[in-house]
Amino acid sequence: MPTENSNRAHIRFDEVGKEYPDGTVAVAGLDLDVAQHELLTLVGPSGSGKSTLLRMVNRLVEPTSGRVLVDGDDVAGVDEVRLRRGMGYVIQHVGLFPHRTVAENVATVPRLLRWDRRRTRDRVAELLSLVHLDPELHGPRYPHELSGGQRQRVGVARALATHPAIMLMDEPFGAVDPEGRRSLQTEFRRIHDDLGTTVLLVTHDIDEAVLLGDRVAVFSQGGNLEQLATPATLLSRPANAFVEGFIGEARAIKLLAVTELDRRHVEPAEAGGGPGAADGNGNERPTVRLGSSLEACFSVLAGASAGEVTVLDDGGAAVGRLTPASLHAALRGAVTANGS
Ligand SMILES: Nc1ncnc2c1ncn2[C@@H]1O[C@H](COP(=O)(O)OP(=O)(O)OP(=O)(O)O)[C@@H](O)[C@H]1O
Repeated sequence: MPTENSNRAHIRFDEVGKEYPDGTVAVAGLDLDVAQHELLTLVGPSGSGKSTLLRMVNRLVEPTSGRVLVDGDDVAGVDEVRLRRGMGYVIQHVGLFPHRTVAENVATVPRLLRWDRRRTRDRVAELLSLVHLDPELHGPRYPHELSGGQRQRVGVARALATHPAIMLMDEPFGAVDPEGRRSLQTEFRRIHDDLGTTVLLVTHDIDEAVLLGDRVAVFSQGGNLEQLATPATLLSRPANAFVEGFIGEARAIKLLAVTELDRRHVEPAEAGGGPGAADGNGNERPTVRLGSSLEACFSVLAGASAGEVTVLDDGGAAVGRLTPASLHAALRGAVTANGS
């Protein structure tokens, strides 16, 4: 089982099923592996069993068939309290304690684990900074003195307090307004990349699923797994009509956000077209880096008066240029990729 400091975990659903006492089948014979450090998003319409699946990992719900394994051990054999302390759990209405300050809320589990005062205080300050809250300013406040988005950040900080190996997140950004949600999503993705936690994140929002997930699992009613794939594969090769319908329109737009610019998309530079080269009006030509999303490239290109931008590698050296035609070719390539 994960211990406090092992921030790597592997989750396996082994023929897992859940039928509630009234006969509702929420999850049906599911086989699914979540790799260490993976951020797997679970997406599907209301009632497709996503929350049930998540709650089987921390034993808020027990499967009626099959097993859930964490690092090879069946969670059914693990003490529930110990199991839950090793996992962060974030839900839509974050459930902060209203009469405790932000700092006290974040310190909840460290206190249960009897960390000493100094270690707890340092960790709380570190976590609040990580989620872009000011420990001095926000730490002493009460939850009702924060915005909805800030409260959600506190929820994420609290769930991360003891370096959990696994984070279970059920619509974690659902209650946040669309603008705040996008910045929370971006920050959470960065936090995940830094911490290496294994994350299962439930959402009904396909945009959130493809933006955040290393892979996306799409479920239909009855808890059937319709497709499990990387975002680019899901968007370019939906497995069936259900997935295609769920992804909806504007597939190409979504693909822009999840496809990175690579060397194949870059046209050779013209003589004198390196970084700092001027366009026809004497302005410096904008640049993008290899590895940027095509969406980011698109916005830079849209603002480039010369109609093209210079592409730089990781070291900042110019490797060529991106034009509307080459961006279009990159997008077309992503749409028609064979999904392998
Ligand atoms: N305690 C319960 N008793 C009976 N049926 C339940 C219970 N909890 C959930 N269900 C049913 O199981 C199915 C799956 O529910 P679940 O909450 O897992 O779906 P979901 O995909 O997370 O939905 P949502 O996006 O609306 O939260 C639904 O039909 C739901 O009504």
